[in-house]
Amino acid sequence: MEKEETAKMTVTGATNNIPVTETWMRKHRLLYDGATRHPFILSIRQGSVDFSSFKRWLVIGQDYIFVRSFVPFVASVLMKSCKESSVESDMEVILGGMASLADEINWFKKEASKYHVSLTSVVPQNANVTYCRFLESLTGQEIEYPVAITAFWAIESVYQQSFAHCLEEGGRVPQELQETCERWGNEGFGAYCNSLRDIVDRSLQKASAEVVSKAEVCFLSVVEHEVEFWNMSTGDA
Ligand SMILES: Cc1ncc(CO)c(N)n1
Repeated sequence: MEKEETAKMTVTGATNNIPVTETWMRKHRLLYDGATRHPFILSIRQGSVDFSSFKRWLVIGQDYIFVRSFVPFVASVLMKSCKESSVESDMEVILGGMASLADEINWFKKEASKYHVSLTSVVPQNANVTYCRFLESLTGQEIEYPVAITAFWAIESVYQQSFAHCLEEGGRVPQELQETCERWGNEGFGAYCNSLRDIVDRSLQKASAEVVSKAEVCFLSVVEHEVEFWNMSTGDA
């Protein structure tokens, strides 16, 4: 009897300790899936996407522009982690993310020349401009570290889970998009996203209720921007 009660206590304790990111995922599942299971992503998974010049321009040209705005944002998160985080490994995780962005920029250049997309003449679409502005608004010193790291985690995770879904069993990813899916959908990138998630959960544990709610709003904004990003694929954004 006593033993049983102890077990119950443990279960209750564990329930109260659900990481914040997990509570958000449960609460906002539909919205989140709207990004990671976007019709454009599903069409890649099903192999029905037509990787015409327009789609190439989106996946390579528009995302190249996005990533160029993403770098200064990540730099601002790195600065905040140096000043505000007491955990040394935060810097290393974020620095690893920066390194993979350097690699991504080179990859975009390689893909662009393969498909004859001119990166210097790509005009950013409205949804992309809005997303990049949002990133810029998060670089200021007044933005708390837990809020900024939440945005960083959400941006990387949505991408990782979208492309990982394409690669799951039963998918028929076209040959020319296989490398794209592997770039973001691979397990190593997944582990990196989990490290970011752990930083978010840890930093939010110590944060005020106000900062936690700001972070949640920021998480939702990222997911909405990601949906809008893929909505560009219909060409009428
Ligand atoms: C739109 C978008 N979101 C997230 C990532 C992740 O790096 C990316 N490259 N592009």
